[in-house]
Amino acid sequence: MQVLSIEGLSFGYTHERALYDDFSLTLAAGEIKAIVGPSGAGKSTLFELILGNLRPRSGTIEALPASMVFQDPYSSFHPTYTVLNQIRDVADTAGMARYLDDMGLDEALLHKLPHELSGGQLQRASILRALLMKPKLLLLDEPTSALDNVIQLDVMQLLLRHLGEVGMLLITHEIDLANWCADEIVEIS
Ligand SMILES: Nc1ncnc2c1ncn2[C@@H]1O[C@H](COP(=O)(O)OP(=O)(O)OP(=O)(O)O)[C@@H](O)[C@H]1O
Repeated sequence: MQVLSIEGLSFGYTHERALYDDFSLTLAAGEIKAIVGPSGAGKSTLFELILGNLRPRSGTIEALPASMVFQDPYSSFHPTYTVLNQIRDVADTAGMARYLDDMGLDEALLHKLPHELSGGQLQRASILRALLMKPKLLLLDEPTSALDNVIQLDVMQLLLRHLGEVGMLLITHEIDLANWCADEIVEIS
């Protein structure tokens, strides 16, 4: 099942500088593709285009429902509401129990405020939130770069266990990580 199809995409914030010129990409459920490229190349912009927050200058983007995991888990949660409340805001938590063990998360943790969790715990909660939204496409914007090395691997393995259900695009600066997990590496220059 194809979850994303981008054909002939052109886009730039200004007319002088095109970030994308006739760019195409497809992604199927069960696939993970890494998006790599220098700072400022347009990697995050691609996600904004896929989410429909920006409109292509030309070309088409067809995406099944997507959810996103950001680099810094503390900035992806509001500091003064419990983690669980913020998951409930956007997702049905009825099926949550079956994920918790796999994520190494105790439900009691979710009743806490974001800053009471470690970076790794909170990033796992943000993955939980993203998965409970039942996406077909998961957009990962450097999901492990704010975490220390040991936890990075944990979080990546956790994500990969859910690959069967969705297709994933992973923005990363770490070429080793891309080589390790991706079916294909897409270079944005
Ligand atoms: N809203 C905006 N308006 C104008 N220009 C923008 C806007 N957002 C980003 N840009 C510019 O577009 C270019 C691409 O930005 P983008 O954030 O997509 O790059 P990136 O590849 O994700 O970079 P990084 O690896 O540093 O996160 C940059 O030159 C940036 O300054």
